[in-house]
Order: sequence, then structure tokens, then C-alpha cells
Amino acid sequence: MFFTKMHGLGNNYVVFNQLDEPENILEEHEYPDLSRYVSDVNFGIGSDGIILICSSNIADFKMRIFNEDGSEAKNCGNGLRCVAKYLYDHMYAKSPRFSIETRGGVVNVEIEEGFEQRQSVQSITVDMGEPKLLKSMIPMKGDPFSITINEPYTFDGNVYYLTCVSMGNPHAIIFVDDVNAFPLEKLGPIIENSSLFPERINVGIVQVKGPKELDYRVWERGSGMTMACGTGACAAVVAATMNQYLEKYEPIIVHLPGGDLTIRWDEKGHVWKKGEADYICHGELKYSKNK
Ligand SMILES: N[C@H](CCC[C@H](N)C(=O)O)C(=O)O
Repeated sequence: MFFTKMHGLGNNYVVFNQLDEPENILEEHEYPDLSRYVSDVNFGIGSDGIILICSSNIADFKMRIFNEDGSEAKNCGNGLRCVAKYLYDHMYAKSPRFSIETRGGVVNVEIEEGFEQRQSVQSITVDMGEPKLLKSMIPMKGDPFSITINEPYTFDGNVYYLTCVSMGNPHAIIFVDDVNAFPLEKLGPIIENSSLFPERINVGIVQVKGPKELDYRVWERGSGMTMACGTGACAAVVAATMNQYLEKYEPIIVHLPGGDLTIRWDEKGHVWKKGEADYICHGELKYSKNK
């Protein structure tokens, strides 16, 4: 199996092109094991998960994403930028604007910089669509028709105020005074696996730096601490706007451990994300099918 390892701000995935590499198409039940094997830094390649680039019947292309633990997610913001770069650089995408189907819905991408010549894409903008806010859409327990804005919940004996947003995949956001002092490595897995969230949840902490700037760190569902989370950065801006920390409709700079993203929740309710993506390496994976 041939792969390309890529990253978006250090959130790294091993990408398998299934468009014209049939040896990359496995039985459905094999993908979780493949992701666990590939993601293992000792016995595999080492990554936050795997991404499959597939054909689509409803969009120009399709992206599937599996976390390090083998669970399949409905969306991946950093992964979408990697896939967009790969598709344009390798001339699958004929125009700098095209659509990608995810399990969370179809998104539109635009190659921002580097489209003049292939293999040089640096910056990609993605229309991530509208956030889903009702508890039933996260999903989480409680009144299905209510929105979770700064609501108190107890984890590990302490009360934390959650704002929950789905960008196709679920995010619990907590506002803190210092993202570097908060024990996310300890609290992340406790919240991720709480019975409050039937499909588990990604956990993000946000420090407001100003009306157009956030610091954000993430514990990802199924992958743990990562250097960045694109959907999480979108959820952070939506949550901070709902809590009146940010100027509405303005481009917001979100600082993540792996770098910065520019996020805008526009007047029509769509969340736009702009950032970089890049290659790390190409290679051939030793993998025996149907093992
Ligand atoms: N762990 C996430 C999927 C990856 C999302 C993240 N890497 C991003 O860039 O959005 C989940 O299970 O919903």
C-alpha cells in the first residue's frame, strides 16, 4: 500500500489515495485495524490517524478519516486542507475550487495560495458549513432542543462550564484563564468518555486573548493530545462568539500548539477556515490484507 504522510499544523495523518490505487482499497472492517497499526509510532508509521481519499457520487471527491484508536470520525478540518492540497498538487482537481464529501456533509475548498503551479499549494480555505448547536445534534444528554452555552457539569469532582458545538464532529469547549496551566491531559479523557456524550467528544480549552484572537489546545476524541484540530478551532470561535468574547463576523486568529488558523463565522452562519497543509513523506506500507 502506497501512502503520503501529511500534516496541518502538526496534526498529522497518513493519507491513502484510493482514486487510482486499488491496492489501497480494503474490506470495510479492516480500516480501524489499519489506522491503529499505521498510527503506532513503534510498530507502524506514527500519526494521529489515517485519511482515505475516495471517489464520491455527490461531490468532486470524498474524504474519510479514522482516529489513532481506529474510530471513524465525521470530519477533520486539518485533514481537509491536506486532502485539498494533495488533490490539487496531483492534478486530480482541475480548478482551485472544488467540493469534498465527508461523513459530516459536503464542504467546499479553495486553494488560496500556490495554485499558480502544482506541488506548491501552501494555504487552503475551507467552507466548513454551519455549526450544529442543539444538544441532539452534538449529540449529548439533556433537553434535545436546548443549546449548551457555558453550562456547569461536574467531572472528577470539579465543576466546569461547557459550551458544545458540532462541526460534523462534536466539541466540548471550556474557557480558561491560562491554556498552559490547565490539566487537559488529565481532564480530556475524562470528559471525552463521559456518559454525557453517547458518541464521545473532542475536548478543547480556550483562552481569550482579545476580540479577534484565541489560544486553543485540544484533547482529540480517539487520538488524545494533538498539535492542532481544525474543526476544534472552528468550534472554539463559534463558542467564544456565543459567549460574547469575540467580535461577530470578524476573522479570528486561533493560536494552536502547531501554528495559527484564521477562522470566520460569517453573516450567513457558515464557518470558514484558512490555513496551511504540507507533505511529510511518501512511502510503501508493509501490510497484509485480510489478516
Ligand atoms: N478526533 C476527531 C477527528 C479529527 C479532527 C481533527 N484532527 C481536525 O483537524 O478537525 C473526532 O473524532 O471527531
